[in-house]
Amino acid sequence: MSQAVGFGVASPMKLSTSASRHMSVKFNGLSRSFVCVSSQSESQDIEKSRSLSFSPLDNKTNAVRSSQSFLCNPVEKRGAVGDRIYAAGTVAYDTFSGTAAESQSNTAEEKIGVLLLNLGGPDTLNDVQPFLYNLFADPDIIRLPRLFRFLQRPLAQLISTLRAPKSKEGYASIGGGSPLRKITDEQAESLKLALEEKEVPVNVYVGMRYWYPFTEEAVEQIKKDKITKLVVLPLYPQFSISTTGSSVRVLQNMFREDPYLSRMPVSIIKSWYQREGYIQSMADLIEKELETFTNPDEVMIFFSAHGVPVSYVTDAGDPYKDQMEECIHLIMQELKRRGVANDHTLAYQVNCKTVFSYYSLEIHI
Ligand SMILES: C=CC1=C(C)c2cc3[nH]c(cc4nc(cc5[nH]c(cc1n2)c(C)c5CCC(=O)O)C(CCC(=O)O)=C4C)c(C)c3C=C
Ligand SMILES: [Fe+2]
Repeated sequence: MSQAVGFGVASPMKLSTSASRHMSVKFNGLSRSFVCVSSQSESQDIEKSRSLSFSPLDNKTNAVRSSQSFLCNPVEKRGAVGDRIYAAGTVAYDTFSGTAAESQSNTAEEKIGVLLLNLGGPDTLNDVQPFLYNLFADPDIIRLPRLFRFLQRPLAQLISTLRAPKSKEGYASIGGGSPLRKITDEQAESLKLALEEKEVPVNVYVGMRYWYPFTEEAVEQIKKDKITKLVVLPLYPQFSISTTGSSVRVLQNMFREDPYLSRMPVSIIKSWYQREGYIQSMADLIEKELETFTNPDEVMIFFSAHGVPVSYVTDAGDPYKDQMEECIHLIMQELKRRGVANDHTLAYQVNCKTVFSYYSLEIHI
């Protein structure tokens, strides 16, 4: 059976992990129940002439080691569920300058840092327009042809001003600001404790791309703390140019220019949507949510993903769409293994539809 069901969940309250909720939708006069699962991912710099990209030096671990050119191979190999990306002590490090042999990793006192990357969000309604300005001023979000690059900031000013009222409405409806900072801080604390329990003491930092605490602030703190090795963990399960790609470009620029940072061994975890723990926890969430329905078997599972411009995928090879669909396949496979055989569907949310052509609805019923 194949149907097109049209509703998007364009709430700004997307969490790095994911969230689920119920809804009932009338379709063709029939009322259907849904479990709505929001996943989050990202995109990457589309501009082919630019040198941002990743070289998956270690496909098995899926950790990206930085290289001088920082080239990204968008079509990465993916491990099966259950593959270990890395275990404590086996992280593959390199430096942004490519001089790992001389790096400070040989110092007697090793200090490991973990840098969590996220998008950031406005803390108050007054922050909405400047937050949107930062977002639209990012060439990984709005990509202008080289000749029109000088228009990036004026355009960001214009779009952020036009978009702010609608955006404010959304943030007002979830309490007057983004919950992302609080959630990310809690994740940082939990990660620190979990690693301490495994006798891997680390400092955990949070670096946001478009709002406080900015990635630049986190990097300054990393320097002050004299960290000797760094693991970069983007809190986006799937890789995209506009999310992990953009944040890593910021890091690349900072690290390249700084004598201390350019020699620091760094390991970047490019994506983790296929990790066993993630798939299991998504399946746990869905199972738990299904149990709250009177007739769980009749419920459709609705996956809602962020949209990315079509050109990111078709021209720049953004792996986001493929990774998202593989991720959902793995979650459904896990649910089936547990005896849950519900129908499911996937839709991509559309942000600022007038600016880009986005992947929109994709229905698999
Ligand atoms: C216009 C271009 C945008 C692209 C491309 C885009 C990709 C993208 N975004 C996320 C995750 C999040 N985006 C969030 C907010 C947000 N994103 C855009 C625009 C694009 N996103 C806007 C204009 C906004 C602001 C809210 C709004 O006005 O709709 C958030 C929420 C942050 C928060 O406040 O908590 C997240 C999360 C992904 C994963 C992605 C590409 C895959
Ligand atoms: Fe977004």
